[in-house]
Amino acid sequence: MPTPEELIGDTDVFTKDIDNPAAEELREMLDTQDYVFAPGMYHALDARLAEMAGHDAAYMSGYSTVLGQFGFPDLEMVTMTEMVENAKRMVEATHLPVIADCDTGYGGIHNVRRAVREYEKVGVAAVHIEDQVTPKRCGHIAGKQIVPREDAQARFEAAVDAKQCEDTVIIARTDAYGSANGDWEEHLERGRLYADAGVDIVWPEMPDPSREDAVEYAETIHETHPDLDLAFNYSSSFAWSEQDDPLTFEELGDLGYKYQFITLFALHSGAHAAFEDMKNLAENAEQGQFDLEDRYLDHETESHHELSFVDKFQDIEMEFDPEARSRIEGSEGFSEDERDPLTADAESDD
Ligand SMILES: O=CC(=O)O
Repeated sequence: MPTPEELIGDTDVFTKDIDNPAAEELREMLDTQDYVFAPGMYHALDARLAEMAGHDAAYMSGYSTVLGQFGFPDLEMVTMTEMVENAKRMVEATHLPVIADCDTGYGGIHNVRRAVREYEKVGVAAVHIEDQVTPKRCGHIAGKQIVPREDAQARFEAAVDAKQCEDTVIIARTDAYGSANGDWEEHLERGRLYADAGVDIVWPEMPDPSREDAVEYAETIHETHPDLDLAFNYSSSFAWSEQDDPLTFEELGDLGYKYQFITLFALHSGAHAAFEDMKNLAENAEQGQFDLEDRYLDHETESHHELSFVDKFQDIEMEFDPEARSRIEGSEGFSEDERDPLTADAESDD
């Protein structure tokens, strides 16, 4: 009987060469566009809505996921498996490349490597990993701390080496500036170090919406690493609209921030809308539903049946189940003949 060593030989059995078409698409966009933008979100339907609305990509934000799916703060209380499961649902719901939050990689070197591979297996195009200690915290919650440089370097080298597809994009985030044990110089030095470790994009997390910092970081790091792509967190922790002269996406793209995102965009959009509508419903009974309908009837999001592609599922049912057609045609409800939204005349032609 062969020994385990003979069976495995030089190959790492846990690694397979896999294709990552979403990563290929993301790379193509990064190469050809001034910048790639993705709204932050936490669930499958939002990923589909982002695609309908014409976005480049969908960003599975960690904070959005832990708050939206679990009601937690962003303190690394959600496991790698739970994060990957959420990413899988988003990837399956859209054609857009999904960029996913991989926090600190969830432990030591082996955990980081496994996390990269698990995300790749569900079709995620890119992951971002940060240099905070585990458990991490949102970059804008006081008390964050970074691991020593050598540990961070090892984390990123291991992540790059673990990839099962060359195309998978690794984004290294440094939290040095604004942490309990880092500063601006460390922020820059770590960006250089992580670029040298082979990551594709460096994300310098900023403690505030300062234009000066964004400009200075990009200009300084490009002196030593002129072709390095940067990521910019147009963070939901800041009130951009209250700035006198807020940074623009275009300006950031010109500075080399090729991947830009708003962490909790969909969460704030949804939370605001849902709260206002629920309050109206609580105060005004059925009028709350009438008011909501005023907004969504005749809108792209009108029909939950259309958003969930019921007609396609009914087609499949009719292909494989000989009884399905007569059952569907002989009953009430959304059918292939009544593809129009909820407001359409319910009578079918035949
Ligand atoms: O790190 C970013 C986020 O959690 O949204």
